[in-house]
Amino acid sequence: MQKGRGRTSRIRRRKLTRSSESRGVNESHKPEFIELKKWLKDRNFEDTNLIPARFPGTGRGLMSKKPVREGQMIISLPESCLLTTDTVIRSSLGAYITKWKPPPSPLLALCTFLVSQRHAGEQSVWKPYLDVLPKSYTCPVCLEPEVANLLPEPLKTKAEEQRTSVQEFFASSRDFFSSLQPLFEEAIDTVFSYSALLWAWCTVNTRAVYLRARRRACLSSEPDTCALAPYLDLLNHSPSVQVKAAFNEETGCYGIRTASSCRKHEEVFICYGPHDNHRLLLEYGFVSPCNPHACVYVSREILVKYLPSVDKQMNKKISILKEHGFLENLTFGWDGPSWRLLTALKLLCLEAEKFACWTKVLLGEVISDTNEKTSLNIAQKICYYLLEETTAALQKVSHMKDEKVSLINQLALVETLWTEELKILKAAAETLRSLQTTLV
Ligand SMILES: C[S@@+](CC[C@H](N)C(=O)[O-])C[C@H]1O[C@@H](n2cnc3c(N)ncnc32)[C@H](O)[C@@H]1O
Repeated sequence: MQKGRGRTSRIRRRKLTRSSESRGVNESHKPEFIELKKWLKDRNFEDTNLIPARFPGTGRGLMSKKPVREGQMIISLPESCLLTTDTVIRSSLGAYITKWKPPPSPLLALCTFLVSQRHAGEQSVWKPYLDVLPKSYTCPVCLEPEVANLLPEPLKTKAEEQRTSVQEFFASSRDFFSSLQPLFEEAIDTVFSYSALLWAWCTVNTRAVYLRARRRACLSSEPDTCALAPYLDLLNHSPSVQVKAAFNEETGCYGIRTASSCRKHEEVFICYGPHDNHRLLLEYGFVSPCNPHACVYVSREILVKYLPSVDKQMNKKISILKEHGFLENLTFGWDGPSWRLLTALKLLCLEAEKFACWTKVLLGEVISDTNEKTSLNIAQKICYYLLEETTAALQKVSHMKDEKVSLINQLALVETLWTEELKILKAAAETLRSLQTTLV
């Protein structure tokens, strides 16, 4: 047999290609990671089998040195390594927080600590952690307005809300920041600038783990559930793994146990939650290709776009949908229109003489063949319309990439989101085509 033509070598070649595509480049030799490891070791962190690496698809993350078994604890971080509101209260900021009325929120306490520690530079005991934190973020609040403007609805609206909320957070915190002036030589406005607070806000929002702290009188009553977990927060997200994360009171460690195995030298993932791509972009600043939870949202305007123009019951139908929460979260997914979208369409297409059956429609009962066919037909028209819109949006992004080279990274992110939406709509259109042939 000729060398390299057999089944074994084919399998070997396939494995090699697969692993070289996803293989990370080890970054554990980088000075910032050596320092971070030392810092963690001083706080009783026991080294894991995970090393920092850069991966082609996901960027910086953690790679396994050895195979990871199902059910294995992948990382366990002693409490002394965690940055919580306790850490903040114990610091020099504590006295100022305790004095300030109304009490600052737990989020403000964490952000203030991050900004002041970053400002302290070499003097900060948290320096090794701060040095590995991203310098900038890609959550919508950080996107240039002209890039954010290219986001699909309703993400664009949420992005605007996020920007307003961070701006208000900054505006409402300025008096508190002023009270900290005695701690700094520089003018407080230069230390606690909008960009410094934005960086801290994104750090907490994209990296914190969920850890409930006891209520403290010196902080406001908003939930105190965020903790920063150095090193552990290098783990990237995959929608297809399952993990259990919890603080163990006995060991005094915050640990992550995985339910998914992983081969040696592969990226180890955790799951941030069953989030669609809009939520991943909004909260974490990235998009997950082939995300099973990804979907394309259908706005109210598009929902009614292809309905018969004369329907005396239309206003009543819309009110029923509104009352029962059927005008929100109407989507197309990889397997076609969602149940909610189809149900809303079935109600909107309901024949005049069948109107009395509207409750049955909302409960998922089949009313008539005509109703089934018409609603599928409209779903298909909406799907084709969205396919055209998505293609146009992609062209717009592509033109802008040529014109605004400085925004290329932000535009690439938006492009990935639209590309995923295009894939979903194509899959949904295919499903609708086959559903219609079965109904004929
Ligand atoms: C908890 S951190 C994970 C470590 C991060 N990659 C780093 O270099 O510090 C979360 C951030 O990682 C990035 N991220 C996580 N999962 C990702 C993925 N599957 N693909 C691309 N970026 C991802 C996003 O920027 C997200 O805000």
